[in-house]
Amino acid sequence: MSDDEADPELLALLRQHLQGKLTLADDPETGVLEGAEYVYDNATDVALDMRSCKNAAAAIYEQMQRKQYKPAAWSAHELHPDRAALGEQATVAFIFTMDLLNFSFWSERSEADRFAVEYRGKRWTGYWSLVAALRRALDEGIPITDSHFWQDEEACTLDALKQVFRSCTDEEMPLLAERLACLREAGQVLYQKYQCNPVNLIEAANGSAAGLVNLLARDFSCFRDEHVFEGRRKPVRFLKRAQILVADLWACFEGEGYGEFRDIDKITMFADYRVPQILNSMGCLIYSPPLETAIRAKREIPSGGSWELQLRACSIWCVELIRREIAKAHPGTHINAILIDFFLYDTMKEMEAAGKETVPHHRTRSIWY
Ligand SMILES: Nc1nc2c(c(CN[C@H]3C=C[C@H](O)[C@@H]3O)cn2[C@@H]2O[C@H](COP(=O)(O)O)[C@@H](O)[C@H]2O)c(=O)[nH]1
Repeated sequence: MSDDEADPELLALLRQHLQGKLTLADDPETGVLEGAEYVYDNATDVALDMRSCKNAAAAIYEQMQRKQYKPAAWSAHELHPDRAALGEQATVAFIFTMDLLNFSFWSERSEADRFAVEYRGKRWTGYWSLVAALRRALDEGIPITDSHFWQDEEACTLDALKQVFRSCTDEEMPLLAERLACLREAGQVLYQKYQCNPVNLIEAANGSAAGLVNLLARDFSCFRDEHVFEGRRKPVRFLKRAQILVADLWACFEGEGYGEFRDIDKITMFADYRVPQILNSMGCLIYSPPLETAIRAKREIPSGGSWELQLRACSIWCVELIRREIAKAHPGTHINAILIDFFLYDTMKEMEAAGKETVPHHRTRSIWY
């Protein structure tokens, strides 16, 4: 090749870079896994049982294969938005709103008296009460997924939110004032930095899942789910709602369009209150006697305290070990932490519906999960 002919490989790389498909700089890291491993290595009240993790990996793999578990399962849920009917940008707005508010649904009331949303002739509780209430609000002409509405202090009031999330029992949805604050902040930030449209947030991440998680944590305090563990200078990052937002986009759009992320496998398990519960029931996550006593007694466990951070971090690390076990036993299968997590959450909900909850989930009230 003569000197003045550029190397075709280099040309291809530069073309991809110009098309935004390739950042010559390495993709960013979220730091979630690093923090989870640190807490796991220093945890005294939560441990992992390796034999149970190996057994869980085999059982999870087998059931996921049998159920053909894949991203498209997300849209199969009757309440999740149908992106063809709703439209792509409206679906992004729905998922953004949903994961802005995707936290703390648990109740100490009985199944009959707990907060519940009636929609399409069914009674929805927990996470599904959130999705049902958003769907119902849109059906009623309330622009609950529009960031302009969130900033309109005349229209979007606490009473308006009480109406959107009205219950068919006399228990209100928990943390309503905090949910309003999340909407207000998100509306403000979208106005200031993303032309009022969460689609621009996705574009700004330039195809990187970790990049989008980091943008959410940088620009929105209500997504900045990070905490100091026992005085460690560097906060431990869980970023649960930021991560599940990316995962919901990826699953809903089946890895294409607004769901296309080249580094999607960097997303970890989402440190909530359900997956730790099923990991414990499978023998993977083990609690110290005082922690086990507190959880069984349904005592509130403070947000940001050592017990809670150990529960959340060891769950993330546990799912990572299960993921590695599956990858080792079945090279080439594309099972990432997202699919394992989604599967475990759905399985835990099936166990709950069948009355098979042996040990309760831990009770922490916060906006983080
Ligand atoms: N780790 C993890 N946490 C998840 C979910 C989901 C729902 N994801 C749907 C999307 C795809 C999946 O197939 C699911 O169908 C909600 N949560 C969290 O759980 C809690 C709600 O519990 P309960 O009150 O009992 O409904 C609350 O912190 C909520 O943020 C998940 O998938 N993983």
